[in-house]
Amino acid sequence: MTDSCLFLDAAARGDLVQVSSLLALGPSLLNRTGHSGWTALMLAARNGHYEVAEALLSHGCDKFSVNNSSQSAYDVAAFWGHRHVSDLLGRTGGGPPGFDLHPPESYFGRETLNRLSAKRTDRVWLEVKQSDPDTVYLLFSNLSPMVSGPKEDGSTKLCRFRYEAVKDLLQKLATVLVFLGVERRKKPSSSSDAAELLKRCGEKNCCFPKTPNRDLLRFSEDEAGVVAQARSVLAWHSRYSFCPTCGGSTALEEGGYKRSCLNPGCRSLKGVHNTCYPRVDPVVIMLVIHPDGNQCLLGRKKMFPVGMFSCLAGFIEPGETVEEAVRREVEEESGVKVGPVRYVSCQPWPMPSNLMIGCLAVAVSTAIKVDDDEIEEARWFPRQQVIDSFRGTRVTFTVPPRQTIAHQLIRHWIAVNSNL
Ligand SMILES: NC(=O)C1=CN([C@@H]2O[C@H](COP(=O)(O)OP(=O)(O)OC[C@H]3O[C@@H](n4cnc5c(N)ncnc54)[C@H](OP(=O)(O)O)[C@@H]3O)[C@@H](O)[C@H]2O)C=CC1
Ligand SMILES: [Mg+2]
Ligand SMILES: [Mg+2]
Ligand SMILES: [Mg+2]
Ligand SMILES: [Zn+2]
Repeated sequence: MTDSCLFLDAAARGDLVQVSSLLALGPSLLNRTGHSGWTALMLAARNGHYEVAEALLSHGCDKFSVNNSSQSAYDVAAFWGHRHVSDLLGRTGGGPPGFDLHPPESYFGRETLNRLSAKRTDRVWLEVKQSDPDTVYLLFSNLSPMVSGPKEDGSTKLCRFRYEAVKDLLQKLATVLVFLGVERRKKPSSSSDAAELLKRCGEKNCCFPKTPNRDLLRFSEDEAGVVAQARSVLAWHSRYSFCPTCGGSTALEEGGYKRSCLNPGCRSLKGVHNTCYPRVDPVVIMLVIHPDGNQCLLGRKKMFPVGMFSCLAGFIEPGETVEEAVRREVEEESGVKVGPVRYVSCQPWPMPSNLMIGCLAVAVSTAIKVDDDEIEEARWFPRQQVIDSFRGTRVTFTVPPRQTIAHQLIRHWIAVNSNL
């Protein structure tokens, strides 16, 4: 037998002594492959040899390489039920370097403010707060926040104002004032016609960005959470100025979180109704995995930048569960039938007020037939091609930016493992 065969055989049998001594003589054996592209680590994983796997890892073997069936050592251990070994291999992330398994981050999802919703009905408290010198005001025009920047790295920052700088605006009829909350961590301090608002800010390069889909993705995570909350509430005010039930005028209440009808006979004032409060539209967004576990379904809309593919998504309809919405939207848009659905994480998406509910789903059919109205193209992408795209090596398509839950879902799938 060659050294290579001896080494692979020792790993498969769990012979730690022989594995170690062969490695000491020939370190290059570490990532050697044998039949069907199996490495020593995969063979140890196949038979549940924890100590051998541990030793190979400590020598720095490549735990992300895959055999001819595209299985990593992690996949092999998980498939054969060797939990202790798959846990060992998954501990620093089951995926390739840079794809550590962590809860997907949620841009727009960070709660930096304590909303203090109980205070919304306390008019006296709200009034006192309005003129409090510590109170911070953010200005929006046409649903765009006033920002400074972009800086060299492309990031922008919200412009902050004190009461004195905005008190005349607060008297204007057209101004909508929303109480967002109080800052959890106190920070040092640093609406109407856009041009007039811009004059108020001492900082240079201030503007109200015009393209929400791109410009709203340039904030720090902390500021993005505040923008998501503010923009969705303001979008609701801008679209629902009159009572949806009787068409009458409405009055702002509860710190900008309620619009009550001024018509005393209106049905919206009696019983349970949801027209007075800001709306949130649930949307399912899903990464559909091929039954072979090694490909995912991504689609593109005509409006996407050239070469970009993303997860399929769609609004949940009345009377529908998350799972059913996933199955319906995937079949509508791509013709693919979906079986199991698993929730992963969610993201507020303030364009204007969606809650993106992120899921992984397993396909039970693979033929693609796109709905031309919504999708330009949909394809199965092999896992390796997706990894290459993230790494920027051999890029054949692009994924959406990291601030989107679509990006986070795709990343999550790569990190979990290739076989769900
Ligand atoms: N954060 C992220 O990673 C991503 C976010 N998204 C967001 O998800 C949202 C939904 O995705 P999309 O694929 O467009 O959704 P759908 O597949 O459901 O298709 C959109 C269509 O649904 C209709 N529609 C609009 N609002 C509603 C509603 N409240 N209930 C039912 N149907 C509605 C619209 O019709 P009509 O035009 O006739 O009014 C629109 O043409 C979008 O706002 C998009 O910005 C999407 C992908 C990624
Ligand atoms: Mg759809
Ligand atoms: Mg859609
Ligand atoms: Mg739809
Ligand atoms: Zn009414």
